[in-house]
Amino acid sequence: MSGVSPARTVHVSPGAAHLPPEVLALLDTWLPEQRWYPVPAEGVTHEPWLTVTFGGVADVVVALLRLAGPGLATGDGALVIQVPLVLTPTAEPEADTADTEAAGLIGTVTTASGTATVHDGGVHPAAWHAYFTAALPAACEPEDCAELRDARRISGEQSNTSVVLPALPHASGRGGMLKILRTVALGPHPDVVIPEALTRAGWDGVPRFLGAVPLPAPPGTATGTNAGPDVLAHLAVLSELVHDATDGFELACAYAARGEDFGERAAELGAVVAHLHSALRDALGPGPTLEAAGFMGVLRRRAAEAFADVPDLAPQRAGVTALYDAVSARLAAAGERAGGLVRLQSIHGDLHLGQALHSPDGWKVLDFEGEPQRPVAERTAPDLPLRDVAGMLRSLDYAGAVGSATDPHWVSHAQLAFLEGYRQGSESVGDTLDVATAELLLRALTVDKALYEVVYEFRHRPAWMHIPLTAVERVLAS
Ligand SMILES: Nc1ncnc2c1ncn2[C@@H]1O[C@H](COP(=O)(O)OP(=O)(O)O)[C@@H](O)[C@H]1O
Ligand SMILES: O=P(O)(O)O[C@H]1O[C@H](CO)[C@@H](O[C@H]2O[C@H](CO)[C@@H](O)[C@H](O)[C@H]2O)[C@H](O)[C@H]1O
Repeated sequence: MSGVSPARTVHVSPGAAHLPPEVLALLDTWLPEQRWYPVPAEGVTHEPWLTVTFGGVADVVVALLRLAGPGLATGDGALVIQVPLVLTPTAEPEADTADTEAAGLIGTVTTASGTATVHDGGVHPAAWHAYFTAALPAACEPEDCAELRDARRISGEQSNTSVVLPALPHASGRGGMLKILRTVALGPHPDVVIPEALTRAGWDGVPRFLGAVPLPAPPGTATGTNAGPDVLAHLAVLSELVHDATDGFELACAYAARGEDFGERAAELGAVVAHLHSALRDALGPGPTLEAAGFMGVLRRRAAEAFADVPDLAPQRAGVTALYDAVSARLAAAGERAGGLVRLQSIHGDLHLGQALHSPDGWKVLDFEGEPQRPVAERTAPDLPLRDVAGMLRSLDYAGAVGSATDPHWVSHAQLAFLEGYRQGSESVGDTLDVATAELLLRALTVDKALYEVVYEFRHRPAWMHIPLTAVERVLAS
């Protein structure tokens, strides 16, 4: 794209600037119904924190709202959601119908300055255009924009809002994926920092990073973050579209449903995850040495939270405590023997089959924001690569259950093949754990992940809660 305008500027104002109270009132009822809304809505209120607009774009306004309510952090630690809106002046209020709802109509408001329709920017081309032209220099305006041809939002169980831009040109071809981050955290966003670092290092196991939309600090504030000069956070990320790709979870479920062995695909994926871990270590450097007491403290705290949230977990409490006690003792002994344990490093953090795309160029790994239900500081902290291994083992179990595999060995075979692929693809870095300690830790991390999943299913898909619940029981019994 030569001879085009520079990337669009992003402006930020404090509070609810540009947003009349009538619009905020509409959002109060609409937001809790959205799939990406991050917490149970009961008792939660939405406090305008910042408002974002884009240079030269009159109708797109992005509300950044802090969630306030029982059990939620406040101040700089507050959970912030990003709500892009398209406000269009109109003569007549638009009727709410199934069609208008599908087109993203949130409602119509009448204020002192007139009547306007309020559309969800997540499904609106005017907002998509504003975002991608803030990430990349653009060639055209939304009305005649060739880059927007055939653009569509991905539907489904997403924590964020992703938009396919099949016609977007870039250095190595055509097609982009715009991801509007629904939860905005202060500081550099891992879904920007990690793909950017891996792309810069030339690793091709991630979709190539094309650009990002930063949130500038409001005038007169110090950023206090490392996201770059005057950048408070990230709002969106643009990457290359992986063509002819199949979602890894759908692929594995289809294999399970057909009773077809997934071993070869799982082994390839295991090798890619091993290469991902070396690429992350090379690109971002090694982290500190594992500190066993702190590490196990986090596992125990997460388990306590899961038990508090989901009463059905109560019978597993003693087993989880016993397993974690065994791991603590083992880590203490291993640390004494080896004079220190393994080094932590940057990892994926929420790895499952749905975060891997199978394409003609092999597996591509997506979505580096970590577990959406975890505090940001925890999600981005250096961690054990085994956590990602545990995530994939759990996901293969889900695929067997959702794909109704009739072969009782379908899951264990795929899991063993994944582990073997991972082992073969791993580079020795000198400071590895002994096999028995690594196996015990992997069991603990698998339980930790399954407990997270029980809470996730309890909140979002209660009909699937039995999948991780059974897994907790099974791993503890093994
Ligand atoms: N670069 C890409 N090329 C093709 N498809 C992609 C790309 N990035 C994401 N996807 C698809 O979009 C879905 C959602 O992306 P993801 O980053 O996992 O979002 P979320 O955080 O909302 O789950 C993925 O499961 C995948 O199917
Ligand atoms: O992809 P996200 O970052 O939104 O991750 C969240 O949602 C996932 C489900 O969409 C959830 O994954 C769980 O269900 C998957 C099947 O749908 C399964 O393959 C995973 O193993 C299981 O963890 C993920 O935990 C959650 O963070």
